[in-house]
Amino acid sequence: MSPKFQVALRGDAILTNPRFNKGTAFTEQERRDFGLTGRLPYRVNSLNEQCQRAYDQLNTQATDIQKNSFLQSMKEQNWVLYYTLLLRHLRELVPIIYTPTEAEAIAKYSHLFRRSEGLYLTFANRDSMEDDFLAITKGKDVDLIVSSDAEAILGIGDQGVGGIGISSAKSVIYSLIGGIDPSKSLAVTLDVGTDNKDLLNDPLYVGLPHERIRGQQYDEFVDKFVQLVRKHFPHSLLHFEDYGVTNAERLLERYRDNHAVFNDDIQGTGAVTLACLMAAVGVTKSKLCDQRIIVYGAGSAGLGITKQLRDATVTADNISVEDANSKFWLIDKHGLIKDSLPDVRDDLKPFARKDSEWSDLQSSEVRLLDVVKKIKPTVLIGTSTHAGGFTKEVIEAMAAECERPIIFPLSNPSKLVEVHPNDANDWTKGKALLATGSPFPPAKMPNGKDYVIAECNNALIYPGLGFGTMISKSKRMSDTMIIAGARRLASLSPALQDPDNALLPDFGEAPDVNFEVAVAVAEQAVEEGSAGVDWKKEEVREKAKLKVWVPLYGEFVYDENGEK
Ligand SMILES: NC(=O)c1ccc[n+]([C@@H]2O[C@H](COP(=O)([O-])OP(=O)(O)OC[C@H]3O[C@@H](n4cnc5c(N)ncnc54)[C@H](O)[C@@H]3O)[C@@H](O)[C@H]2O)c1
Ligand SMILES: O=C(O)C[C@H](O)C(=O)O
Ligand SMILES: [Mn+2]
Repeated sequence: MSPKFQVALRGDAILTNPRFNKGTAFTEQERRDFGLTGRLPYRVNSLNEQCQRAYDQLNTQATDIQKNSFLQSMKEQNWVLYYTLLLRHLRELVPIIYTPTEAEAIAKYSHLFRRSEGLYLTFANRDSMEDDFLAITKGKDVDLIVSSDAEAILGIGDQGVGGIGISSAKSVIYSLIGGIDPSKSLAVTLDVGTDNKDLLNDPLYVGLPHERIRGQQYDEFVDKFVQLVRKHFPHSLLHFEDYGVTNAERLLERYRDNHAVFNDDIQGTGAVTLACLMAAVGVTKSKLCDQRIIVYGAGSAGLGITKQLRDATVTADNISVEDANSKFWLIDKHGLIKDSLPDVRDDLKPFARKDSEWSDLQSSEVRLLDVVKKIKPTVLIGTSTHAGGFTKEVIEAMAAECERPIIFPLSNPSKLVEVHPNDANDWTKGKALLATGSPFPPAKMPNGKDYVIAECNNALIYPGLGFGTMISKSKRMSDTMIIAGARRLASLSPALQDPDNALLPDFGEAPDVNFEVAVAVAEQAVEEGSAGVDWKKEEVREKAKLKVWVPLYGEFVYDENGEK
């Protein structure tokens, strides 16, 4: 049975509203009631027919970026059709609307621009921030706000106002995969200028043409935004995406005790990587505390992963934090993070290695290959944006000392991957347990079988973490809620059935997988007392089912007091 809605929009107003527009699927009765008879061609189409037509049209687009633009305009026209089409072709179309193609769309934002979307909060207009915020949100029931200041978009750096594209794409994924009603989410860009010279020199650049605002002025601007969110939508989830490394962790720590805030690059990436590693150590029949882990690229994602793996090791294997810290070797642009390295960020210091361990080396900078040779890692994770950083020499050196090397080159988009999974597979003679951040085709094992490359992208978990937090009306997303989500994801790993299978479920199953994650998160929230709902743990699954948004045409009745 389709849901019934009282709607207060007529004529062009309903046809141009993507939430209510059904295009040729408006019934004869609705056409009469909403003043559409002369505004639509005669035949009434089913959603199936509309999907078929839209898919045919999509396939006339020659390139992925053209497909991305086509789908963007479809989203502006008709949400039910847009989301249904995406769901029916999930594996094929997620890479078009998300990583990797969205990276290109963001980089070309000012040139591809057709229509505004979401909320642009610009530093130059800071005095009218509350009015600008309310102009878009007033009267709306906003449960989710996805924000980006675009300083570190995927691996492509500062993209200024184009950052609205990542906030939008992440919001779409929340609805597509996480079951969140798109009318209850808001994509926001905080345009504080850009240090990207190409954008500043581009006469068509549509963002604030000013270098990035930093320091106290930046903090005040972000704080003004966060306080508006807290004031007007105290129960919402506030998602931070692709903030720069000097701000991401700081902002998360500043706000996470007072509001349900979530940093995807730190926490989402940490959680999905933890799940993937749990699956891998299941295959190698070892424990988390048995691993020697190199994290290459000690930025937001690298440190988020390190802390998540460290915390899980402490809990799962009952060892001290110091012991768990000693399992990690972090490498950044100037080599291994060690005590004598100048300007090491405070948050990296607990993981800095002792200089005395490396005194036998000539150079003061300790490179990846040196570390691999000396420590004989079992796990190699890439979050560096350094394409090809895991060279043949590095991978072979690792494989020489490790029966099943666990190698996760996670940098996005695809072209920035630290090692192509085919190469990692070949250079380890099919022994490596692999996962990447963007989708890749399967590699060939020496026995001729396909080895499916797990997509270790935070999108496999963040929609569930968010949905679980939202439906349980939790005032914060605790570390224990995140670990519960990661454990549930790990328990769904196909490699548990057969070690030659992928480490994580296929992205095509992402909606079901994220539902399971959400249930685990909400159960944990109920159990630990973080939840704002009065549910019993056993009821969570049934309650959660009722909250999932699915793209369906409702039955509309005109009512001047109805929704608009
Ligand atoms: N798979 C996922 O779900 C996922 C999630 C988040 C981020 N990522 C990817 O991880 C990468 C990093 O993202 P981030 O948000 O942490 O960015 P970031 O800018 O915070 O971190 C990148 C770090 O890598 C370091 N680096 C750069 N070149 C290096 C080199 N040659 N050797 C070693 N270190 C080097 C930088 O100094 C920086 O500290 C991006 O490509 C991003 O797309 C993937
Ligand atoms: O956006 C993605 O694809 C994952 C991640 O958040 C990233 O920044 O790369
Ligand atoms: Mn990101």
